Amino acid sequence: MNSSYIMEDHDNSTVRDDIPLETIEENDEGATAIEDDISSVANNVILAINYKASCLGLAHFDCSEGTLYVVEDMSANAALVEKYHTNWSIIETLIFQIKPTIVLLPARIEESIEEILKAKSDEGFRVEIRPSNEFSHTAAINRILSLKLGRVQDDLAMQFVTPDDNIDDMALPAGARLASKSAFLDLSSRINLEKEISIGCAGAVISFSQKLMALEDGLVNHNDAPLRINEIETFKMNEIMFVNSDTICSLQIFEDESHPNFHMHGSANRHKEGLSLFGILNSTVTPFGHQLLKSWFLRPPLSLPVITERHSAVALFVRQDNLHITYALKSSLKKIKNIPRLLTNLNMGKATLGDWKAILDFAFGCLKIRAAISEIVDAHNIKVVYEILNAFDQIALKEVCELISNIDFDMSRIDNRVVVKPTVDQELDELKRRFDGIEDLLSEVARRIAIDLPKIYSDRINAIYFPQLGYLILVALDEATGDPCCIGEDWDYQFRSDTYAYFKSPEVRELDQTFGDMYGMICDREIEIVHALQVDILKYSELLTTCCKWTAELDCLLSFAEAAQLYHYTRPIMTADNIIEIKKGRHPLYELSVPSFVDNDTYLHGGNSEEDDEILMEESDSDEERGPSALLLTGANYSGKSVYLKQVALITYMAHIGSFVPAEFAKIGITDKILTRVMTRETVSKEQSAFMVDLQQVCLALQLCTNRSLFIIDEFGKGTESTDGAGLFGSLLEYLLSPEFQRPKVLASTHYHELFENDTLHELQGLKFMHMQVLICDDVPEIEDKITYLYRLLPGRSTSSFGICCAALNGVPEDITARAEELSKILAKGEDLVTVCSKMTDEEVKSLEHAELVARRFLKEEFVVDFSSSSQKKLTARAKLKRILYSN
Ligand SMILES: Nc1ncnc2c1ncn2[C@@H]1O[C@H](COP(=O)(O)OP(=O)(O)OP(=O)(O)O)[C@@H](O)[C@H]1O
Repeated sequence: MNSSYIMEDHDNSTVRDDIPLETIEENDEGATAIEDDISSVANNVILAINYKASCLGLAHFDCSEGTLYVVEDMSANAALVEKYHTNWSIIETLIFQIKPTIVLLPARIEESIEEILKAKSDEGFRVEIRPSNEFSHTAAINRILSLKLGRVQDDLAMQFVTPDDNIDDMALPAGARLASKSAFLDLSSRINLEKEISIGCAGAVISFSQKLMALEDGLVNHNDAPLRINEIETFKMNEIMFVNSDTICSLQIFEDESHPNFHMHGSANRHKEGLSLFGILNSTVTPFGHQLLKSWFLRPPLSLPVITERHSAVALFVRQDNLHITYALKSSLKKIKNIPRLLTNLNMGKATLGDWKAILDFAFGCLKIRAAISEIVDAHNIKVVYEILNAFDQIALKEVCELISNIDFDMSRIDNRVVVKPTVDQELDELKRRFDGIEDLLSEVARRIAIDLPKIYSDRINAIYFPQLGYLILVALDEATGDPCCIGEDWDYQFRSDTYAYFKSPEVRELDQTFGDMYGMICDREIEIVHALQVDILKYSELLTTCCKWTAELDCLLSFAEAAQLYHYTRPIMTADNIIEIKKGRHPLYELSVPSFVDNDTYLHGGNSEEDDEILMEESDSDEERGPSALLLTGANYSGKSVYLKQVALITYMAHIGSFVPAEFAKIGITDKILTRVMTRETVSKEQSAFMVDLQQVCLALQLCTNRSLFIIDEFGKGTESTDGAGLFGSLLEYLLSPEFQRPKVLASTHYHELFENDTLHELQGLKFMHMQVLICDDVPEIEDKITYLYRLLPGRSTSSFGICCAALNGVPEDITARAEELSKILAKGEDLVTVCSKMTDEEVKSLEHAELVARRFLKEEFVVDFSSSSQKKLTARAKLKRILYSN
């Protein structure tokens, strides 16, 4: 006789499904292999834009990140806004830098803005027109105050609130947390809450994201939806370097320049990033690290302390005596998951077993990171180290680990639900103890029932337990009749399977009453425990979010350190001087793709603005002492001009994002914009010619250029007649170097050698000619062997582009290159190509003379045609013609 309780057999529906289930697998490193799939709301980046009275306001929120960014209104410099307004470059650039998925506009916005944005919506976002009152100040302030801002804890918040801040006078919504109030005051110290249009935009973003959340959660009242905004940050446009899509594209910063997708992260997507700057500098392992690094790339800071801080951290991590710690940190970072998403799941009671494991791994990873960081040598004053040591509260993190360790992950995987470990809860332990003894109890019940039955039935009867159904007698069915082989008195039939019938007997009813649905009780108790655990863990939300933020920053810095080590980069010196000084600079991408890369130096000194002069408090050097503000490169085709221009821009850019640079030495002055006229962008979707696009790029650059900008001009003017092109290029250089203009740093290349023939450009102050060295050998039979590229930048200018050699090198047929040489020589002699080309060759002259002779003979000949005459006569006419044509 067997007695059992059926656990293996039970239908999943009998298990309580209040706790969502997920099986998790351990990967090699013990980290959970849970997909970091971000739910649909988290996939959104919401950007609100408003434009009133020549003033542009913006706020944006990346739903997967938790930080609401308020961009300070662009009204301080009305002229600048006007400039931006003319071509909407600012909005375009912000859209490029922020990568929104939804753009909110108030219903009352200028139609032109709406139209421009709608026309651009193929760039991965949709435009939503919202009621204008969603952009109102009052509504926005209330919305901000109702946020659960986590940056400042309530008790700490008191320190932020000065006695003069009469918070109570503010129309605060009931329940506004003190932390929110202090964050609000903090915000008001940074931007003018009364006036800023951006605040209204922030309100619109909060309201809209709440609606999205409500939709996702199926809530009717969107005010009930939880908000994921836990921090507000402000930034000013003049605090970040201007890099637009042209720059990103020409410098190959992202492989997919137009849409570097913020939401793709993790190693699975890394292979998609081919040879691009991001591709080689990014070795982040955490989702937020990946995202943060992209934002560092898209919004390079201009603050000297922020940049040098990053450089100092990278320098620390590449130190030989810290390398073992750097590796340990990297390995611990692999356990760091998307904590805000996990916490949201927890908050909404949707946490899966995988989520619990991920939070445990996270807390454990943070403890390991803190331990490793504390061993780092010479880490004084390194912000990320300081913040990690301070913010990663070991006791609290251990507490989180201990709390989550109450979950029995092995059993949970087997049982397909969240199971709590023994000794965590007495009541649960008691229930489980009794439940474990059930087998003996059931055997005893079955044995007692069988006593009253004929012996042949005794081993065909059993007692079992079904979760939710309770205790049952099970009787084997007779194979012949299909009926239960016996039924006791007072037994109530319940149901049957193919082989058994199930009954309730008085004995099992008694068990039902005494022990109840034990499995259900165990599950209920475990749900209660897990719920309490959830509440306990959520108390650490702020800690975990802060840890996540710093781990992301650490991830980015370690990524830079890894690249610096791998590619032998050096630390740039950042300076307030407006210079770019590079020794033995290399192009970070080309140096990886050519067998031997030739390094080159650079020295550029942009003009000083009045402000600079005041800051420097000294007489600025004269232009001549200062060095050139513009380098003009000439040289053969294929000699490395473009690579050099981009290399200087990339080194400047890399220094600003906080990376080390490919050079032996680099001193980089803060550069507010990198503007480029390098690549002619695709014009398929625009009704514009390639030349028009080039002109627009130059126009925009001229509008935006300041003395602090770097402007790269690669062969401007080549899209039109060469004389016009040369003229345009020459006058552009003159304009950029004119005393009225503030002297941006300019690097230009050209093939318009004729521009220098009468030394006009030589006279320009601040312009220096450079050329790319090539060796020319005329005594070789093959054109392609004539030229050897040395890729060395030398002062002075080149007089030829050696385009024909380059054509031959690239496989253009000899007939064409030979003729090209002839034509080129004619042109070089200053002869008129049309006249020269109209001269006939000897052969042509001969053939023409012959034709003339034939014509004359023909005219002299008498042809009398008599149709009645014999065929003999016709033959004679034919013979005459033959003679005319063929005799000499
Ligand atoms: N410093 C360098 N060291 C080694 N190889 C280089 C270097 N610079 C350029 N090259 C090689 O030369 C090739 C051509 O360079 P680049 O496109 O810069 O020439 P260019 O002078 O701008 O040509 P064009 O005038 O025809 O546009 C590159 O693709 C690269 O392979």
